[in-house]
Amino acid sequence: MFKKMPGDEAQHLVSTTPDTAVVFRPAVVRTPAFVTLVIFAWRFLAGLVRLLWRHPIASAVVAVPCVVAWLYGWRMSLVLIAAAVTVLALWCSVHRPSFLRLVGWRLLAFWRFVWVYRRHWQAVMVVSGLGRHLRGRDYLPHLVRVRCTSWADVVTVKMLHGQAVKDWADRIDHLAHGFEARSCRVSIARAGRLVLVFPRHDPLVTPLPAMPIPDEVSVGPVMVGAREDGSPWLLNVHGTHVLVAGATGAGKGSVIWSTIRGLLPAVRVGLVQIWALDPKRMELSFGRTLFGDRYAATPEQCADLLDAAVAVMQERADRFAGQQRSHTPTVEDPFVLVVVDEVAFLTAYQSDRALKQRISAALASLTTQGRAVGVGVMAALQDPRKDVLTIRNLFPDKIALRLDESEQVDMVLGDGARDRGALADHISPIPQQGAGVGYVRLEASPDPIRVRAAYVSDADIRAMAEAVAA
Ligand SMILES: Nc1ncnc2c1ncn2[C@@H]1O[C@H](COP(=O)(O)OP(=O)(O)OP(=O)(O)O)[C@@H](O)[C@H]1O
Repeated sequence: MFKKMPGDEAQHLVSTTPDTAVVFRPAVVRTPAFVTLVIFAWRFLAGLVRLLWRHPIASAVVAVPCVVAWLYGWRMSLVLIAAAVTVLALWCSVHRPSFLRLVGWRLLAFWRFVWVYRRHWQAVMVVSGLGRHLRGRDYLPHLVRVRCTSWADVVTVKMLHGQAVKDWADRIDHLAHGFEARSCRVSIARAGRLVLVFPRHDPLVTPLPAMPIPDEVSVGPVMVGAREDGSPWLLNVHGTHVLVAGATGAGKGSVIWSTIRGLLPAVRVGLVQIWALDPKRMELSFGRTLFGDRYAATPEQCADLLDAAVAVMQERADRFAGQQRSHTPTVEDPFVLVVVDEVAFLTAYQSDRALKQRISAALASLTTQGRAVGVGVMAALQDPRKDVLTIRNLFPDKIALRLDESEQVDMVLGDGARDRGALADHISPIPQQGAGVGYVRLEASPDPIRVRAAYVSDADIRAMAEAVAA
């Protein structure tokens, strides 16, 4: 898209460099009026067809009453409007989801396309540096489409030729504030096209109660909370290792306990064993009866328990060698989930060097060889720096809850995650609003997803322990 300079303005334009006698004056060819008129008429027609094609419902809402008023008078038009409003109100009250899907969100999208995005597009693009002004022409990225969901505007954009995704990812603040949103997330739709997500409100602002204990016996994926789009947040634990990073009070406990809760039916029938390492003695000790004798608190006990898990892993590896390449949980060979609360206590902050080395070696063995033989690790930690947990890259799945510094986001979720909108350092420190909220990046997709873990209360944990004991 570009804006031409008016001819008269260009005629007086003089391009020269100081201290030289050379003066360039552009030649202006006067276009006949009828050519200009044809061009404007063509543009108007093309715009009209595009509008009807893209926004048929919104166009009909405006056009039909006008046509009826013109043909049959304004009274008839008013009757028609009243009838349509009554039908729509009835539809909305009888079946709200279908009304919103087919009418509501489309009307809102049209309104926001015109009023928010189209109106501010040029200013935001130019000020943020995403548009270019070259030789008297404004080159702007093309606003292709706006779609509305229950919580966000999804805006499709055609980048300028030569632009990179990073150019947009570096300007998410400009885009968010320019279009009056709290944040902006960038993902690639296809070559040259981006999808920008602007949340209109935060669907995760209220805490979620503990998920119901599933009826079905399963080793996962387990439902640990909700995703921003309202779908369940399912977390894989079997066949992977999970690292949960978050500052103190970020709600790491809720991710751990929601996972254990989802696995409870499988624990009850012996298809899953939870081995708990609780060096802080605060989190996992509460449901201690769930773990039986597979619970460790002191560093020595933790080292012993980790060595025992390595022994199970090696024994299975010897047995499975040449027989099977993946693990299917059975009562004889259950899935072992080693849960470590605040892993840094056992690694970086451990003063006994021999113990520290033993623990680090065991954790490294489990995270490199455990997943194929049914031994998984779920570790929580506050500080995600490399010198605190040298093996953090051995965890395929990572969850970033509230973090203190912006640099920590990429340390947990990988390069570029924060630029793409994983603002884990902006999560509210108020527990009601921010505890359990975080971002996940799945192995299959580079785009971070915002999630909230359900809160498993002390009473829920007590009930879980009783359910397993029964
Ligand atoms: N998912 C959640 N939803 C709402 N509130 C939560 C959630 N998780 C935790 N909270 C609240 O936040 C407080 C801190 O949570 P929690 O102890 O799990 O954080 P943490 O990350 O484990 O902190 P620390 O590292 O200090 O142990 C809890 O006491 C609880 O009131």
